[in-house]
Amino acid sequence: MSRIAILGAGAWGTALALSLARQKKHELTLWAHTPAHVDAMIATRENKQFLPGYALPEDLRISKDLLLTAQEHDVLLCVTPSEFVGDTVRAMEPVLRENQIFVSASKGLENATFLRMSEVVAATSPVRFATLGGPSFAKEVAAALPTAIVLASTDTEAAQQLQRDFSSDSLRVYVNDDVTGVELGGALKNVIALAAGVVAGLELGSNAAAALITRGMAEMTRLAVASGAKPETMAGLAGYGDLVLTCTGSLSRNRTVGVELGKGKKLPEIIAGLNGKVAEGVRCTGATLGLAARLGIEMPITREMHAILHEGRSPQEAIRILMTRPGKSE
Ligand SMILES: NC(=O)C1=CN([C@@H]2O[C@H](COP(=O)(O)OP(=O)(O)OC[C@H]3O[C@@H](n4cnc5c(N)ncnc54)[C@H](OP(=O)(O)O)[C@@H]3O)[C@@H](O)[C@H]2O)C=CC1
Ligand SMILES: O=C(CO)COP(=O)(O)O
Repeated sequence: MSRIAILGAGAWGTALALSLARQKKHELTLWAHTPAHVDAMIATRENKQFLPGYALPEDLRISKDLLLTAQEHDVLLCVTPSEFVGDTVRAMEPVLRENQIFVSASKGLENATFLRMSEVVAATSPVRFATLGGPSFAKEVAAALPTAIVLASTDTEAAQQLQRDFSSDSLRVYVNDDVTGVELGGALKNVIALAAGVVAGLELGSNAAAALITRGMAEMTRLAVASGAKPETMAGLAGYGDLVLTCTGSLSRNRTVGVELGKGKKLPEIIAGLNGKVAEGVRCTGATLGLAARLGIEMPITREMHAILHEGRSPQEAIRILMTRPGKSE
């Protein structure tokens, strides 16, 4: 039995809370940022805003008190969008303890600093750190469909405890010690999923989709390895696994944003249609390019995705530029 706080009641935090609650062995609290969202979940025992259709069990506590929630639990599973992780950790700082385990399930980079979530957390807090990645649509985890994820930590004891805590007959948990690889796999695939959506929205066919995934994998791996990740992590669940899921699965928010861009919709209209739901790749594309520039890594697909999102380039022109680059060795 562990005392686990789930910090963030978006689709993913809620799905993880449901998965943990089904085991009936943990003490669980789900914290949400917006007080009205907490009130609505308590009143309806459902997260109608981000994960409708799944009853929240009575023994899952729901809280708007971040400090008390952080104080009362040994494992802090942070599932806010990555842009809010820094603020959330800093707000909890006065009550954090060295023996608590902080698990980051957010998939992104800090916008201005290009930092991974482990680096953001390390800047303020004394906690033990782990990160959770892999191909895992919230809706499918909520529905207890078979899913495999990976938990990475350099703290072997923490990784093994979390593996026991999270594993169930519908959630298979692998562990490794490559925090950088798991974090970058989750963050970088969002950008390539946007591009896969563009290819689908433009109706460019299966050859183009396969090429995009393969060459996307190549540039993700280049940047991750230059950052210190292991190539085998990128070939595993957090890299290749999550890339395939989000580039092909219609549940992907990033891919959906890309499809709409490919069909000619403008970004502000697409974002407005998300109703507060996050597509991390939209922000992360800039931070990825920034990190790549710092490390001298070429990322042509990410470059073009940034141009489509933030520089007014048409999807058709971006594809033309990618297809007419000078010849390369594979
Ligand atoms: N959806 C999925 O299938 C998966 C998502 N992820 C990752 O999980 C993370 C969260 O995504 P997801 O659950 O989909 O989010 P959603 O898009 O479902 O929900 C958005 C969330 O943002 C929160 N939020 C808004 N403003 C703030 C703020 N200022 N401080 C803290 N939280 C805020 C909302 O909280 P509130 O309701 O209180 O306003 C809400 O929980 C992302 O990094 C995503 O990449 C990872 C794997 C799967
Ligand atoms: O990371 C995810 C599944 O593993 C979710 O992807 P999207 O954010 O694109 O929906």
